[in-house]
Amino acid sequence: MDIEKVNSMDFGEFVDVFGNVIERCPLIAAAVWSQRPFSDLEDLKKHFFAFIDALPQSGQEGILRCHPDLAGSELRRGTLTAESQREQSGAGLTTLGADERLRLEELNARYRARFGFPFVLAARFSDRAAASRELERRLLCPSAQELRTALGEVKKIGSLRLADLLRADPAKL
Ligand SMILES: NC(=O)N[C@H]1NC(=O)NC1=O
Repeated sequence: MDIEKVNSMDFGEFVDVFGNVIERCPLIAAAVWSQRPFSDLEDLKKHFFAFIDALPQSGQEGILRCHPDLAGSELRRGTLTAESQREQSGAGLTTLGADERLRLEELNARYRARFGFPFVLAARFSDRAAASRELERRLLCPSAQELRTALGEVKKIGSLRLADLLRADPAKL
């Protein structure tokens, strides 16, 4: 898909296509549509991220809370979004042994209790062992720093999803 195609989309089509660039936050795609035309993919990505950056902290935490846990109950129930399912599956999180799953569940619960939002990590840049290690490391970080780190991961996930949609090299996004 090229940028002319993106710019020609009506509101409904744009939200259908880009509504899950930020997990379960179609409102962001709805707001970005108003900023068209976009000069290129980089410009499109900047609008998604600028929306996130402009939110008050409550809105930024709300975005994080729209993310399902890694290897959590939604994965077991089969209610993940298609994108999240692919990402978690690619990182090996859909085939954890019982011990690994329980360990991750316990760490996820501790993280949520400490920060008030779920642990978010771009699973496609990780694997099951690295995800647990990173969770343990980030559990010890100060809250303000952790919010920034988590939003950075949301942006990495969004960049990869945009790259998929536009079949672009993620390094250029
Ligand atoms: N909690 C969390 O990080 N969830 C996600 N990460 C990712 O790559 N896809 C997700 O759904």
